[in-house]
Amino acid sequence: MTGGKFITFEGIDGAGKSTHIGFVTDFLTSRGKTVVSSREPGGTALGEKLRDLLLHEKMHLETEALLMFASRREHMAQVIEPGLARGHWVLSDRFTDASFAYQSAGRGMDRAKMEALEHWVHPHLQPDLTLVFDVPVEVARERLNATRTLDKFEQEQMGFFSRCRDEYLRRAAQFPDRIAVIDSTRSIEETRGRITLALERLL
Ligand SMILES: Nc1ncnc2c1ncn2[C@@H]1O[C@H](COP(=O)(O)OP(=O)(O)O)[C@@H](O)[C@H]1O
Ligand SMILES: Cc1cn([C@H]2C[C@H](O)[C@@H](COP(=O)(O)OP(=O)(O)O)O2)c(=O)[nH]c1=O
Repeated sequence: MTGGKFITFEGIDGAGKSTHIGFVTDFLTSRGKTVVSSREPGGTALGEKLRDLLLHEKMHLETEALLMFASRREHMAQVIEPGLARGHWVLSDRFTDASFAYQSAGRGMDRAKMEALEHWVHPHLQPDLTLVFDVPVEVARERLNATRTLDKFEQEQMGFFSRCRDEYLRRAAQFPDRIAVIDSTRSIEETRGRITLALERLL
């Protein structure tokens, strides 16, 4: 069996990406695809332990980046690569674009070091499609405050998220064939319409 694709979901916290993963799963399943839905940091037993540390412990910014990539390496070995080899469609709630947005742009980690990590951990693998859910930071903050107790990242200041958002948009301009920016200020229904258009290009 061939033809699996790797799709990643990105955006600042509260942009609405988790809201749409179930929809994408149902859409692809209705088109006869076998879908594996996962997330980073996490997606494996070890990765979920790393996620717990990453979301709740203070640490040096390079430690944070290294643990993100440790989780990613395990995720690739256990979930992403075996899934694609079986012809499955692998969905990941975040991947390396998040490291560039949060650890490099947000926290200020040297971009060349981040590129070195990317080339080391996945020199050949890139998502077939990345959906960046885009909203102004104020909208994301309001959505977050309305729904949940905030973790370490979600407690960051507006300036941090503004840098993350700018980096996502910069990368979307740099990799226009891979990254689709989805205006997530629209209603959930309208947003689904935009997602469907992006997915249909892969089918
Ligand atoms: N298009 C939208 N319009 C209004 N509210 C939305 C929209 N998309 C998501 N939300 C709401 O915003 C909150 C954060 O969404 P979520 O998907 O958890 O964000 P993320 O996964 O990007 O952090 C949720 O309460 C969700 O219902
Ligand atoms: C994958 C990844 C995530 N993160 C951060 C972004 C998020 O704030 C956090 C967890 O991501 P996320 O799954 O979006 O959490 P939730 O859906 O519960 O809001 O991890 C990084 O800083 N770098 C990374 O490389």
